[in-house]
Amino acid sequence: MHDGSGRIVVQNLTKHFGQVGAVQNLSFHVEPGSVTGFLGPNGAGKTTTLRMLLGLVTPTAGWATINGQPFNHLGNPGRVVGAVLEAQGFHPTRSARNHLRVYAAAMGIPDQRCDEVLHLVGLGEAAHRKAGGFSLGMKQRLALATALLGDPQVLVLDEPANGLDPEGIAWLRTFLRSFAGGGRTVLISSHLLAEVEQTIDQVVIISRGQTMYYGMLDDLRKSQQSRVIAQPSDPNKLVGALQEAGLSGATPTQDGKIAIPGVTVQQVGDVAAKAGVALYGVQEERADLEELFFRLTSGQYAAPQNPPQFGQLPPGAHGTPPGGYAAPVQLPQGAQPGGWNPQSGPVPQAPPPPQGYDQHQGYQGGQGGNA
Ligand SMILES: Nc1ncnc2c1ncn2[C@@H]1O[C@H](COP(=O)(O)OP(=O)(O)OP(=O)(O)O)[C@@H](O)[C@H]1O
Repeated sequence: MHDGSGRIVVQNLTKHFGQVGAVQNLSFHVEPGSVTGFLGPNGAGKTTTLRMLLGLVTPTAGWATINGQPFNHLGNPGRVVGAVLEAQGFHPTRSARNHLRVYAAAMGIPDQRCDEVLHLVGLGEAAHRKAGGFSLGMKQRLALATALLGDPQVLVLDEPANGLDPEGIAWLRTFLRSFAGGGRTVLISSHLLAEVEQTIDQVVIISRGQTMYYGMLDDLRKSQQSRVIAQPSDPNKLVGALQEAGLSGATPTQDGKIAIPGVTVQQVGDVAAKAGVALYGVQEERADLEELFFRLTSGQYAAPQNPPQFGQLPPGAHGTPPGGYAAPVQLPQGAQPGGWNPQSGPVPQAPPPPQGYDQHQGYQGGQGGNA
């Protein structure tokens, strides 16, 4: 029925709604044992991609599989994939426990599992309360409980932190990390990097339906070249000494200090000491990850004809581009998610579409029932 891998593969996925190119040639893998963040600003195409992954929208081109199968071929999908696209749709007068019982019955799951998942998401005490009176954060938790009913191997969550307070976000982080730590697969979307930064290992950043970065979050972090800001007694003398030491690129800052890219505090201190220049202050500065995310995805509404290239980053940006950031689809240097070889070109070798798949008519025939 499926290969049991818990792997998500999205390959050249494309969706047009009339003139709107919602998703354009998107490719990425999500491996078990990791949490992948699917990030982009409002309207970037995140939900459309997740809906295609979950068989709710037919792609214009490309395909997506879970466990090696299109969602609609996954026999009893609720036992493979737990998905939350919207934390809505609860019957307002039905208690949390009864809401879950309806789904459990449909999936052939014993009632006892309902209380288990309510405890898992921290709603044990609210089991008897009506869902209509729940806060947004509680609804998120109840939606997650519903997704967990079938003890799935894969979790797909659209904006799961939406509506959660800081404590709720911290709880979600711990929960998802431990879920993935047990060898399961987690794909979560968000329009805020800061919200999921501490939760995710891998990241797919999209803007206007196209990949802007795909790789490990750590690689994105490391790719931002740091600079050292120094306040010397004699700036000219220090800049000269740095040049002599082969450390070029120093520029004055607006407040009378100098900024030296790609060096360590120790290197600057050593050069200054040797040159007899006093340092009244020296510190390393690294571009903020959120700022880089903003730069990668800005222009969504300014609508340039082509996605931004690094050379077009706004002035003042001192971070260097991550190796893989070259839109539309290119892997970051050193990032090899899903066995992709970053040296092999911008788009990974496309495996053949899953059996029974017709690009224009969707999935035809094949085994397994629909959800
Ligand atoms: N059913 C639809 N019909 C027409 N256009 C659609 C439809 N669904 C989505 N779109 C358009 O596709 C684009 C991507 O929308 P999508 O909801 O996937 O983005 P998103 O990244 O999930 O945004 P958000 O963070 O705001 O939820 C948007 O321009 C949206 O207006």
